[in-house]
Order: sequence, then structure tokens, then C-alpha cells
Amino acid sequence: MDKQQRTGESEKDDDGAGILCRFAHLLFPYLEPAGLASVSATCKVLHVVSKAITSSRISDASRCLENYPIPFFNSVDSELYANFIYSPAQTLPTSPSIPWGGGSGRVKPDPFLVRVEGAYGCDCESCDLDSGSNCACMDFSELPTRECGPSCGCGLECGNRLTQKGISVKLKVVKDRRKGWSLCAAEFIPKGKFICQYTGELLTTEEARNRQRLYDKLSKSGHFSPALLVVKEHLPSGNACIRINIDATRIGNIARFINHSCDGGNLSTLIVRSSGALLPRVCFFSSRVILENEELAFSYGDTTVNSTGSQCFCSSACCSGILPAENT
Ligand SMILES: C[S@@+](CC[C@H](N)C(=O)[O-])C[C@H]1O[C@@H](n2cnc3c(N)ncnc32)[C@H](O)[C@@H]1O
Repeated sequence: MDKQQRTGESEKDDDGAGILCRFAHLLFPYLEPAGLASVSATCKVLHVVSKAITSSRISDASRCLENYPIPFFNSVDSELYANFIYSPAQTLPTSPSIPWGGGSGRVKPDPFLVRVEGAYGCDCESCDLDSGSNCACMDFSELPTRECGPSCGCGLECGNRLTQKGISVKLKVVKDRRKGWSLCAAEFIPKGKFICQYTGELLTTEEARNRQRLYDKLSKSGHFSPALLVVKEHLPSGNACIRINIDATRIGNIARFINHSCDGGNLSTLIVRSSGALLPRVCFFSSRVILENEELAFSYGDTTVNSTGSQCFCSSACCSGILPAENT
């Protein structure tokens, strides 16, 4: 069998489509679904290549950047997957985009877990949560809000770094007829388990407000699902609060698919600090046992304080019927 028979390329293809085929692995990961569809219509070979890329996008929303693949399932309409740039860690708004398919299957260290000069950390070689360790970085509340970090003597294998090793539960993204995409458990999850961090572009409050105005407009004019999360932490003085603005609309991880539930859902939102790290991180833990196939949800906020006017379909017993808005 000669080369042309093996690849399906004709001499004519070698001028245009043939060249595109040879560089498909470089170009295609950057293409949006519509671009991929039009390239697919060019010739048979490109159709096969685009089909393979589409099925790899469907099979893992995380692009091999998490410990397990997180597949899309849609029995509602023809949208095969949601198109966004996957990032397992926080990014700055100017960070370069990562192409689809660029993951190695190994979780990379969070670039924001860098040591701040003079910051405090423990001297333990390894801090084991279960063996009554005296590690000064540990907090002994029900869910950990303080972890070992870049100032500590221990490494990533340390037992007090639950949220720094990527997603360790099996998840899937399922399309709901009324709420759009939703994040669901693909296995039984016990209470108190780390689910995932909320990652995305870290914004200033001014930028968050500008984007929220734009997203409100886009949401009114058609189907658009913004994923801008604002978390406020009140300081002990009671007079000030810390704001963390994370926009996962364009760049983020699978937390961008978690829908709202008026009863608080099955997730607790925690601000986790790692000793010596520059920034705290917003993390989700299971607030109760979660069954396989159950949707994961948390409360976006109080509808009496702020509402979008959009309808809520959480179907909890205390549903207010209205979706809370991001109070920016
Ligand atoms: C962070 S996104 C969640 C993922 C989203 N469903 C999607 O398809 O990408 C937030 C958007 O999801 C939808 N949503 C979330 N919770 C909902 C609920 N309880 N009822 C109706 N729509 C909901 C709204 O469109 C909201 O603006």
C-alpha cells in the first residue's frame, strides 16, 4: 500500500487540504466547534480528523489535565460539548490560552502556590491527618481551611494538602433540559470529600463589575451561561471583607458547570489557605453523602438580596423560583 492509499490523500489534496491535514494536530485544538465543523466538510480525511478531535473533546472536558477524564453526556439536544479553555489552576486574565488536547494526564502544580517571602510554614517532613500529627499548619475543624503550602518542609505527598492534588472523585457533565450543562457525580462520594477548586481568571473588582454588566446583557439576548463567582470573606473586625473574583466563563475548570440550588445543594464552599501561598483558593467539599448520578449544586446567594429575574429550576423544596445574581 503506498502513502496516498494509507492516508486517503489524493494528489489534488496535497496542494491545499493535504497540507492542512499534515498540520491538523497543531491547528485543530484551537478551533471552535463551528470552525471544526467547516474544516470537517472540506474533505474525507479532514472529516475523519475532526471527528476524532470532537470525540476526544466529548470524552474529557478536562483535556487530560485532571486525574480522571470528565466526559460530557447530552440526551437533550445536539450540543456535543461546551467549548472553553480548561485550566486546573487560577490564571491571570492575560494568560495564554491552552489548546484542547494539551494535557498529559498529570496534575501540574498551581502557579499561585508560590512562597511569599518571610511567610510562616511547618518543618514537618510529612503531615499525616490521621496519625495525630502536631503540624502547626493543620486546623482541626470539620473541613480544612488551612493546608501546608510552599513555606513548609513537606512535599505534595503530605496528608495536609487535600486540595492541591487535583480532582480525586469521578465526575461527569450532563445536559439538563432547563438548566443547561450540570456537574454530576459519576460515583458514590462520601461526606466531607474534596470535590474541586473553582478556577478561572482572577479579576479586580472593577473588571468583575464590567464583565458582569456585559454578561447580564448577553444573558438577556439569548442563551449564555456566565460563570463569574464572587466570594466575600468577612474579616474578624466585621468592618471589612476580602473579595475574590473568579471568572470561569472563558477559562476555568469543571466547577463552572455547578448549578445553583436554593437549599444550598450538596456542596460546602470553603476558602482554603496554604501556608506561605500568595492567594487563598475557593474549594468545594461534599456537605453530605452524594450518590452516583446525583447532580452537584451549591447556593449562588440570596434571591431576596439580588436576583437576575431568571427562573430557577433547582426543584428543591424551598426553591424561590428565581435565580440569584452575582452581587458585584
Ligand atoms: C455557572 S453556570 C452553570 C453551568 C451552566 N448550566 C452551563 O450550561 O454552562 C450558571 C448558569 O447556569 C444556569 N443555572 C444554574 N443554576 C440554575 C438553576 N437552578 N435554574 C436554572 N438555571 C440555572 C443559569 O443559566 C446560570 O446563569
